[in-house]
Amino acid sequence: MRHPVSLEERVHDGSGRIAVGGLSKSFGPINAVTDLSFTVEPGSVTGFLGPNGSGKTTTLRMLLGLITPSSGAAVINGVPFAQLSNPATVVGAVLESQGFHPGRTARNHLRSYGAAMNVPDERADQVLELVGLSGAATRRTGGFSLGMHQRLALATALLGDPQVLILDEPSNGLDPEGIAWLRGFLRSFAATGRTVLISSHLLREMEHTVDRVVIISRGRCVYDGDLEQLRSAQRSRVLVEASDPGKLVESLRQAGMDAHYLQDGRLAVPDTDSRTVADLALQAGIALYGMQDERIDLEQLFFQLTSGQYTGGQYAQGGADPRWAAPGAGRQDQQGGNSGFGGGF
Ligand SMILES: Nc1ncnc2c1ncn2[C@@H]1O[C@H](COP(=O)(O)OP(=O)(O)OP(=O)(O)O)[C@@H](O)[C@H]1O
Repeated sequence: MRHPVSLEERVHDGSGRIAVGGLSKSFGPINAVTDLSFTVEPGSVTGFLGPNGSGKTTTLRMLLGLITPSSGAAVINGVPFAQLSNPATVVGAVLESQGFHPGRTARNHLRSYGAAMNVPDERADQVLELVGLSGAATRRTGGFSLGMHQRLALATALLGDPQVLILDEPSNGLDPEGIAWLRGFLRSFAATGRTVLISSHLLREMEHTVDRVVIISRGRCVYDGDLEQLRSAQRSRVLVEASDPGKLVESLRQAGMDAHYLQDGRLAVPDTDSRTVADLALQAGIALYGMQDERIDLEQLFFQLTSGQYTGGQYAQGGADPRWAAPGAGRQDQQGGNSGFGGGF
């Protein structure tokens, strides 16, 4: 489903909605982002996911007016970032690790940024508390850990009490406790009806934080929808070696199940478990020499969608079973554009 940025969406709507329509950006011969369309709704945490180099930062930079799109548009509250009348109160952003003056304390850093936005000095202490850095208010940032830098960057983004939060790989440098804290923070931020867009190359790290995901691969959207829907696409199958595979296929089909041959002569039976297959084989008088349950999880699905190969099972490695190995799964979908789930099952 495509979401071109229509004229109506360009009206300054105040909703905190992000809309990206037909967005493309080339750097010379490199197509970093191609015809990308998606929306990010208020009240939810949306994960913007893709492998390194897939175009996430380029997209966020276009959204924040830092680079100009080659074509298409990205709007927040219905207008391009540059046209927001008071951008700091609408959007807070953290892009990659930003530098801080090492000799300045956390509080003074925030006060100087706040002054530029006409934010009162007290706001510095409020945001320090929000990100759990109150105890480090008077410490110089030069002695901060990477995780503390991340928290201070987030505090800076929160100075204007923005409606929309855009974070590029915010969990880099955070320890597990920091990641859990960030998760809680972002979920409660979104629960107040505000918008969160958060990029990552790791679905696993994001899966308990986000409600919706936009997955990109080589600059194109390969999935845009609910995480739950993506989860429901997780598949399982049984690999079985039978004395009479042809007869087993027949029995399975009579029971309403599908089966196909692997190159080594085994059968792959999707969406079932080994017990069901064993019972059927027994009824049909077919001896079984081996069985293996396989399950493709969310991470493997993500890998597959982003043009990786499913490597969870040895038989997928060599492309022996095209429905699972599906090296072009992401690519096929890329050609079709943003079409919801397009995995290669
Ligand atoms: N200023 C630039 N000049 C030339 N090429 C660029 C520039 N910025 C990005 N690219 C290229 O565009 C592609 C997308 O890069 P981008 O940084 O947007 O990806 P990403 O998904 O954010 O990756 P990462 O997680 O590694 O930052 C890459 O091939 C990158 O080398």
